[in-house]
Amino acid sequence: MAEPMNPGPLHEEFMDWARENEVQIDGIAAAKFNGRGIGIVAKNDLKENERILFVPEKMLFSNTVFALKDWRMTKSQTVHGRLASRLALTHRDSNENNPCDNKWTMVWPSQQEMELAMPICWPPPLQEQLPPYAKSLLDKQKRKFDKDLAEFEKDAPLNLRDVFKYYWLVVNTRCFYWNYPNRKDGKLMAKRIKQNPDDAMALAPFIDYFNHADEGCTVMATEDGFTVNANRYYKAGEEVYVSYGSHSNDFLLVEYGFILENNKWDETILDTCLIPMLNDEQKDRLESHGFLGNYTLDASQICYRTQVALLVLVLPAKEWLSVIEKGEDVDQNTVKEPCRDLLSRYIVKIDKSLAGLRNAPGNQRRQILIARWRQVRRLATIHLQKVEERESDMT
Ligand SMILES: C[S@@+](CC[C@H](N)C(=O)[O-])C[C@H]1O[C@@H](n2cnc3c(N)ncnc32)[C@H](O)[C@@H]1O
Repeated sequence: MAEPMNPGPLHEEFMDWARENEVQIDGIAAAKFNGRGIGIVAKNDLKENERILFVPEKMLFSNTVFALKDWRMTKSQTVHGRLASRLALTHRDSNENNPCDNKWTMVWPSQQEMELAMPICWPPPLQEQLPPYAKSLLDKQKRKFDKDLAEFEKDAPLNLRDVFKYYWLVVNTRCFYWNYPNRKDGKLMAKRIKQNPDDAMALAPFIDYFNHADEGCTVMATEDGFTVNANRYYKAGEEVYVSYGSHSNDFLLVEYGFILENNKWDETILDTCLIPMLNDEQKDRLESHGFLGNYTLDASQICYRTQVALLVLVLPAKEWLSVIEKGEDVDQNTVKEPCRDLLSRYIVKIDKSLAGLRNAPGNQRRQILIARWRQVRRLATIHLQKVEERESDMT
């Protein structure tokens, strides 16, 4: 494990500022980690459940902090868009209008770092080389961004487009779930009742330094603010992570610009391979029973939906229906051949994508794409081997 590095004076100034504003930082500090930017390190041994951070509600940057009408924002703008708009309109503004003190904004990644890491900023030919599920997540993200940008530009100078995009990504990668938590008197805030779950977000100083792992500390929101407790014992010098959620690497890549080497939540979607193997009648049959699409593969299993779709390829309609209606397990020997066919086709596609990346531009971005495709290949290979072992067991 590489030693964490001192993050530098800007980060120390930010920590002093946070402490002066009642952010309580106990037994942890910011540190620089190779390949992960800034993260959090245990300064001393930490006990399981020990409180390591508290950020008071007054320090959060959320939708409640400013009045819409004062900030040339429309009601139809999402909370994500509003936070990004407000930051873009006060970009590097040192006066009191700036909702996030400069001591805080100065420690965020630069625009250039963001553009390098986030697929939404990559040139279209590289975006086309994302695995299909990541590509579909990116398309969804682009639609959200375009809508927020259009709202922003109704009343903002056009030359702020890039700045808006940068802050939109800052909000995307650094916000935590904030849903106007229950008040002590048991009443829900009126705002929470009206809120769309996608809009439940706030930026919080210092919590936004935590990097993600598939298991990590949880961030608890109460009406007082955010609290982070250690999820396990940490030895002094270890990186302390939080979990951003049970996310696959496709999701992490598109939403946060990185992938994990070991991710127990990782999975891949087989739709682009499996759906073309079906004829129209088989697709209709699957659709009418709610089984068309979203065929996933993780390290331990091929999901039931996939097995049902493979079964449609080999069983007559009546027998297939009987299995589905009884909710029976799919007999693995029955689907062995189509499963092998599916996985082999998938591996051919993956290898083609990997070959296409050999000459792709942009070293860092190309490396992450290659690493991601290799992970997908590993998932497919694990299952192809299992199918083949099943075959040799039978002979
Ligand atoms: C909430 S911020 C964490 C602080 C951030 N590392 C920084 O330098 O300010 C989220 C961003 O950190 C990076 N990140 C988080 N977890 C990571 C990990 N396990 N590996 C690599 N990068 C990670 C990604 O760039 C992500 O968009």
